[in-house]
Amino acid sequence: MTICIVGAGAFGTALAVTLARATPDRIIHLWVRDITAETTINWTGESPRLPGVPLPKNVHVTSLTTALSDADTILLATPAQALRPFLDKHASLLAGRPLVACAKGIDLTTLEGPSATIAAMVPDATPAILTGPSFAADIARGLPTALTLACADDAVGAALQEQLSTPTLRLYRTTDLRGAELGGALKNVMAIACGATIGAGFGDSARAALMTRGYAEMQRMALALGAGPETLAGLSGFGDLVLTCTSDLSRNYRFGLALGQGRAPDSGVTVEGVATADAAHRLAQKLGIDMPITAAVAQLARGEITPADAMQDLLARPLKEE
Ligand SMILES: NC(=O)C1=CN([C@@H]2O[C@H](COP(=O)(O)OP(=O)(O)OC[C@H]3O[C@@H](n4cnc5c(N)ncnc54)[C@H](OP(=O)(O)O)[C@@H]3O)[C@@H](O)[C@H]2O)C=CC1
Ligand SMILES: O=C(CO)COP(=O)(O)O
Repeated sequence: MTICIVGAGAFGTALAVTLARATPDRIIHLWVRDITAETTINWTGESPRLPGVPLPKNVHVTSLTTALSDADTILLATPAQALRPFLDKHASLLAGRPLVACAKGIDLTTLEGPSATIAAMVPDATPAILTGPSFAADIARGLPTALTLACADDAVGAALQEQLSTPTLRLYRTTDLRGAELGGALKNVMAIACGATIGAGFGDSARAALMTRGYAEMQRMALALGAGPETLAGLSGFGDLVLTCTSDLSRNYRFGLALGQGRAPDSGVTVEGVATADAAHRLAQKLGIDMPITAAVAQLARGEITPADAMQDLLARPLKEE
């Protein structure tokens, strides 16, 4: 079984490292989009997006498209908004195989998640999702981690679960693609809200309220889109919400923290929740779903309101049943 990981960012590199360590006699292909990136990583022996993590010898960094066409399984570890352009460009090389999306987000143009994007762009591939609570640095350090592998075809899902689990990375399986990907996408929006709350000095009680009411929003949207009710309670939803809303290691949380503190956020890092807040807000309006925290984060990220305004608006909403 040949595995190719697309994108030598933090997550793609961490996955390559853990898979390569687990199977030292097998080459793991790490695909980058240009020769400059290939040369840089091969020269330094590490990805600039995951500094300090030397690549094992059996990670093969390449920009050759034969790595895509020859792979049995392809993991797509680009940011969510880059997934559709990548598939559009390379669809003919990717047909007929499991395509495992690792991105957490909703496409701004189509308002679809990664699994529907794969189905639309490469119709005869088998879409799967790898998601859940895990920082790339933790995976790369070999710290214990548990993720969700979602695939509508349970036999393919079981094979992927075997293939992608390592001694430190334990995969659980579900057939609920929609629920798994929505949990991963929407928790980033809530992490921005929580970061802003802590940054603005509103306190841990306010964060707990946002996490809980944010979870209610996540469930509302996931159920409206056909997800199973139990999926959001698992690693891909609740698990990742807890991690991302409480850790300084999260880029989404740190983005919110900066906004809350009145600082400019770091512009050089991937913050999926910004685009996803916008996409989820528009999707909620289209479907008639009440998602006030998501709406507030969309406005906050666009600089239209302050964290204090956002909190005031949330507190002033009509009282209701839980
Ligand atoms: N980092 C983490 O801890 C985790 C991240 N994820 C998810 O994984 C996804 C990727 O995140 P992460 O790895 O951290 O992001 P990074 O910003 O670290 O890396 C993104 C990578 O994608 C590459 N890329 C961008 N566009 C394309 C394209 N069109 N074709 C090929 N490659 C492309 C970039 O290449 P270039 O350098 O050339 O721009 C870069 O190497 C996100 O959706 C994130 O939410 C999930 C779990 C954990
Ligand atoms: O998805 C993640 C943890 O599960 C990584 O979170 P950030 O993208 O916010 O860093």
